[in-house]
Amino acid sequence: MWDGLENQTSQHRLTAPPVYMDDTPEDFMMIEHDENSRISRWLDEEDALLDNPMLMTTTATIEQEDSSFLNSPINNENNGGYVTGGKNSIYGRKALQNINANTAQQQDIQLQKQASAIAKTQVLPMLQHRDIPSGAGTFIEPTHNNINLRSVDEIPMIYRSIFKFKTFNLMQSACMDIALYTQSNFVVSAPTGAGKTGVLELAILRALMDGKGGSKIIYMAPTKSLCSERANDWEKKFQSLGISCKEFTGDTDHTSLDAIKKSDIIVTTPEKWDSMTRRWVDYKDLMKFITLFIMDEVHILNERRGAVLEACVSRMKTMEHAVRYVAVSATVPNLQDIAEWLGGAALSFSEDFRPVQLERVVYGIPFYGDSMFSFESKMDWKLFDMIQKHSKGKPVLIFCSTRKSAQSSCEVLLKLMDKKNIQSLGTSNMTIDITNVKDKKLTEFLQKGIGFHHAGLESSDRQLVEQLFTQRKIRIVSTTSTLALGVNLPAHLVIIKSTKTYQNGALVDYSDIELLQMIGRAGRPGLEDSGCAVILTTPDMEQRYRTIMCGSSQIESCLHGNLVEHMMTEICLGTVTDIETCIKWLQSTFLYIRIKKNPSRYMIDQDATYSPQTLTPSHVLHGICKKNINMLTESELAINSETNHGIKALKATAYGIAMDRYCIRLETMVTILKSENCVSIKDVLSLVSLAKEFEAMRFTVGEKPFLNSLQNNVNIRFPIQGKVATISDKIFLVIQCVLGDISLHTNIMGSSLVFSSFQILLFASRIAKCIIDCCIYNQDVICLKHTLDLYRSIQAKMWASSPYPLRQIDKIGPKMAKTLAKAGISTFDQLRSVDAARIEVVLHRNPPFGNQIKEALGIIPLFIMDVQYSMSPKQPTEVILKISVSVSNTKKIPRKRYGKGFYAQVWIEADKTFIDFRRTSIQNLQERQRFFTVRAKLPNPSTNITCHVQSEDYSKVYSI
Ligand SMILES: Nc1ncnc2c1ncn2[C@@H]1O[C@H](COP(=O)(O)OP(=O)(O)OP(=O)(O)O)[C@@H](O)[C@H]1O
Repeated sequence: MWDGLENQTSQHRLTAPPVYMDDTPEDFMMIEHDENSRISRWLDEEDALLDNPMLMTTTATIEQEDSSFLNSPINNENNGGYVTGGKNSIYGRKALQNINANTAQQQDIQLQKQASAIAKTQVLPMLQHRDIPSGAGTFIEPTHNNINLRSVDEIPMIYRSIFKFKTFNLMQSACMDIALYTQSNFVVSAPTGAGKTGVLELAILRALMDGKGGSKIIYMAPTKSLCSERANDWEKKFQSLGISCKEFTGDTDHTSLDAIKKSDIIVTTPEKWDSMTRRWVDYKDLMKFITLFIMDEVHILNERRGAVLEACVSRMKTMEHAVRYVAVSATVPNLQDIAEWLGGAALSFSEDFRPVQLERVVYGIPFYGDSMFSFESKMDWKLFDMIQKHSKGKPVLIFCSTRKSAQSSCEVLLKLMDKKNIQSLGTSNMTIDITNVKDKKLTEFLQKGIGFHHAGLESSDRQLVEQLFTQRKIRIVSTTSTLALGVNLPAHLVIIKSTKTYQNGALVDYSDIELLQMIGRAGRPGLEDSGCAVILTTPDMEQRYRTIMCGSSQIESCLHGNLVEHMMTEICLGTVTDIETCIKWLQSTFLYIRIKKNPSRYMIDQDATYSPQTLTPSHVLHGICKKNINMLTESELAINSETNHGIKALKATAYGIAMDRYCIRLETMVTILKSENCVSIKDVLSLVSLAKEFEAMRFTVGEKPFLNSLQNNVNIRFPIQGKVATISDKIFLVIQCVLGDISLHTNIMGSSLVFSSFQILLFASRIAKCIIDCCIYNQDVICLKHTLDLYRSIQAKMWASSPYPLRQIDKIGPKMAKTLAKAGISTFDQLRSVDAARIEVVLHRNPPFGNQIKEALGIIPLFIMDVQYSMSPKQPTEVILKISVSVSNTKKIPRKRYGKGFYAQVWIEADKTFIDFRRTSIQNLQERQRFFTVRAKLPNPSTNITCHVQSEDYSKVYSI
């Protein structure tokens, strides 16, 4: 069945004109065909979701590419090389190199004035490099008595404004030589609050002073919030020097991409940078300007997400030009391994360098219940005692796993306060203005000196809680991880109420980094003179958290967990072409450093030939490479093909390219490639639901009964057989709920399934895109058609064949769409043909509502397609199609909405035989008419050819 489109299809029957049409020059080829792969290259890959398979258990980062950024060659010769801030930018000037460090003070003052006026200066002071022992393998463990405090006056005056203090502290002073006077790579570990940012800033100054035309600095931090915090700070600090700093993460507003590509310091996440460097062959021009690469919180190497960091740094290391690598880390025992990986020195600072001493306590509390929620409820009753015991009457932050739990802490605290006759925990002589508080419960709590904070509160309420806590008007704030970053709060005591958290429908332990960030909120320098962190957990986990708290857990690599996927990327990039190059690539990874220390941990399948005594790193490396390459070739994702020189080399197949492009797990690819008979949208949906990407999802309380209750729901098009048992059953039904407008919110589950559904849909759309590429390669037009329908349904969040397509317009909800349909207005064309007043009458709304709807309708593409055809007189089955496509919208269609692009797909079939598929942005079509020519061989001369142009994002927006 060709549901959704078949009934509207008007087919062009080719009763061929006798003339064989000449080829006229193409105006625009909408798509490139990759000769080697036969796969249609999607012209705009802007929205290729390049989130990583290894991130699929985290909420953190679904990143979107923007090819306009990637495609714009930054090294513009006409520009005199890429120099931010124009040709006068202080940063880009070669003149920087030759200036003496002892520039007179007056000259400095003059320079600073000029710099403040956004870099109009020609000359900048320089500091000479010094010969300081800092090579690879150097391990420095400073103690207080061998460090001399260094003054900020040591650096050229123009740069001093970056530092808001006069003297570098002991840790910073100890790092100053290597950071400022050398170009060496290094990694620093120091306790939280020790002032590591200052060390990074010294390294940035070195890069600025050495700056050759257009060099760039990349700062990478593991989370978007850390990136925002850093970018905000550096934007302000460096502005007066004419140095621009911009954030480039999944949250980046696409309108600011131009500014980002011009900025000197780019603040990014591993995932975003990975998506960029996956195509570094294409974007060499940008890459070659990078001179300094900074990694904050590099200890995330230990986590699943660390594999992304490792993969992209190792990839950067394969580039030809020199980049300085600088990293900061929490305390780890094997810092030297990180230094070895980066090819630099390790500087390890003990707890003595903590500016504010921190007491750390872990309580293992016996618990016999069955869920984390009941553990947290039990802990609520322990909070009061913990606060009495550890807070010294000072401010307290309580970290909770859910919003509900954050609120319940306050409720229990209030009960205990009432019982103990305590009026308020706040500062009694300060008044709190609660008149504008939106949340009723919060109002009640604030009056008692306590509050809660989470993303579900109105932002004004959140700000008020932060403000009252900072002013010490309330003493206790119970919060989700929203307050683990960013805001510098004066907490003395931090309590982590439970060590588990809820992510994407799964209950998981806090990662080390999340935990350290929460702990790091206690005793912030300048706000408190001491701190205490308390972790409440179960006895079986007690030791683990003690180890994390005192920084004694070894950092291991996580790359091997997804190595095969990363290897696929390297094969696509051409870095890996055989076992030897694969070994070479692996030797540039942190994984290799750890394999050398701990080979048995990384041997994927223990080879019986080797005992732990005889197992060498080279055996492990060889074993890993062989196994992974075999997996890829056996799955037809890579092949050993002969090069021009007659040498065999590994090459990605079209399937491998699709796997890499959409970051698909190997197991998912194997399932897709093995699937046969995908002949309906239901089949495609089942295939998507089986994806390995969903493996971390779990059933939470109330989900199974809810999903089982849907069996008879008329809006579930494809009920499952029997009871819901597997995660794929859950995915299969949740997607249908979203597309069928079934609420996922219930009293028992709350909104947890609603949140999971966002993630499920993101993964599903990415997997569907991969299936589309595979169908094009296989020329499987039936599966292609149904996958396109499913993909579009997911984008539109409604079935592609829904009778209420108007729901896709802003301001029109499901109810209004039904009301309009009842009044005979159910298609976009019908809505276009009625006037604003009629819309208002039908929907019982007042002006200007009708005009607002008309306005919103303006961005729905209105396609115009023209097809001319000719047939070869000699070969009656050969046809030439000349196709032109444009949109007739007069309103400017935005490039993106809610981070989602607008695209058109053009595809051609002949009696269900695949002929062609292309894709381009709607904006391209709006600029002008685009056309292309297709030559096709038909099964027989009377075959019907159907040309489709359709929106990729909206249902029922097409022309045939
Ligand atoms: N030399 C200094 N003199 C005075 N204050 C300083 C100095 N260096 C840093 N600080 C202040 O100390 C605080 C902590 O610094 P910073 O954020 O760099 O620490 P950190 O080591 O990165 O800690 P975390 O790991 O918790 O982020 C900041 O408020 C910073 O302004």
